[in-house]
Amino acid sequence: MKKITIAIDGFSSCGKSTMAKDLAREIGYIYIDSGAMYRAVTLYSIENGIFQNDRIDTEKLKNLIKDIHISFRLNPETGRPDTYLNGVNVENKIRTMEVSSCVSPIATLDFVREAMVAQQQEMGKAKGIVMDGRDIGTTVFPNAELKIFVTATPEIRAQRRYDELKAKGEEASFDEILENVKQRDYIDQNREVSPLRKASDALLLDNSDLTISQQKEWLAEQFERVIKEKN
Ligand SMILES: Nc1ncnc2c1ncn2[C@@H]1O[C@H](COP(=O)(O)OP(=O)(O)O)[C@@H](O)[C@H]1O
Ligand SMILES: Nc1ccn([C@@H]2O[C@H](COP(=O)(O)OP(=O)(O)O)[C@@H](O)[C@H]2O)c(=O)n1
Repeated sequence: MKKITIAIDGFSSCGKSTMAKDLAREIGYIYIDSGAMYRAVTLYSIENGIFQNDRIDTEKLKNLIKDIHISFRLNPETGRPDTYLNGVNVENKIRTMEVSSCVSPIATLDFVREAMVAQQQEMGKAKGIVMDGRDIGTTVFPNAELKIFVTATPEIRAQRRYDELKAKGEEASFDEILENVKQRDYIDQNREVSPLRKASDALLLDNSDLTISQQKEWLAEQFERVIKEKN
């Protein structure tokens, strides 16, 4: 059976990675969380004094970007891939509010995007991949056979992220999360390089009123339909 490329884009915290991971596991495809890569570059920037007092030392980051190696390894306990930054597992560290509040400015930088997109395209060159992010269907894999664009209201998305952080036992403020979600959406949609856009051939999914299992079922149906057409 011929494998395809699946691109899942959309607004922050709406459930893209949840549905992408589940589908990939069921159909035996590789799953790549492209947002985790931008988060890892952000963590590196915070830890190495590149992002300080709301300022980014872009020259320093430009010089160091070649030293930032991001990879994914399956976590046997969760059955999902963890993110590694220069060989260290940073899966939990990249999900903090501190990283969330710095990541979108880092993701506007053209040289950062160039480096990430090149790695993402390399990871997907054999197809059989589900990748989620902001520019997967528009820039990374413009020829993906299945493209989905996910959205939900900002309040619902903030609530989902709030519940997730609380469940992990982390301090979280709903208002702070809502503000962060809105701010990232704004920066992501208005940056110059590869802004967040629905690709013209992407299917729109508003999952505000869908459960995790309903959206999973919907995505599986889309995959079945496309794979039948391609084989
Ligand atoms: N349809 C849904 N209903 C309720 N919660 C959801 C739904 N989809 C995802 N979630 C939860 O919302 C949170 C954010 O989902 P995630 O997949 O990380 O979003 P994204 O990748 O778009 O940022 C997670 O805790 C996830 O379990
Ligand atoms: N392909 C991508 C993926 C993420 N990003 C950036 O990285 C940030 C974090 O992505 P993410 O997917 O982890 O965000 P969440 O929706 O999971 O909170 C986004 O807000 C974007 O600024 C991007 O620019 N391009």
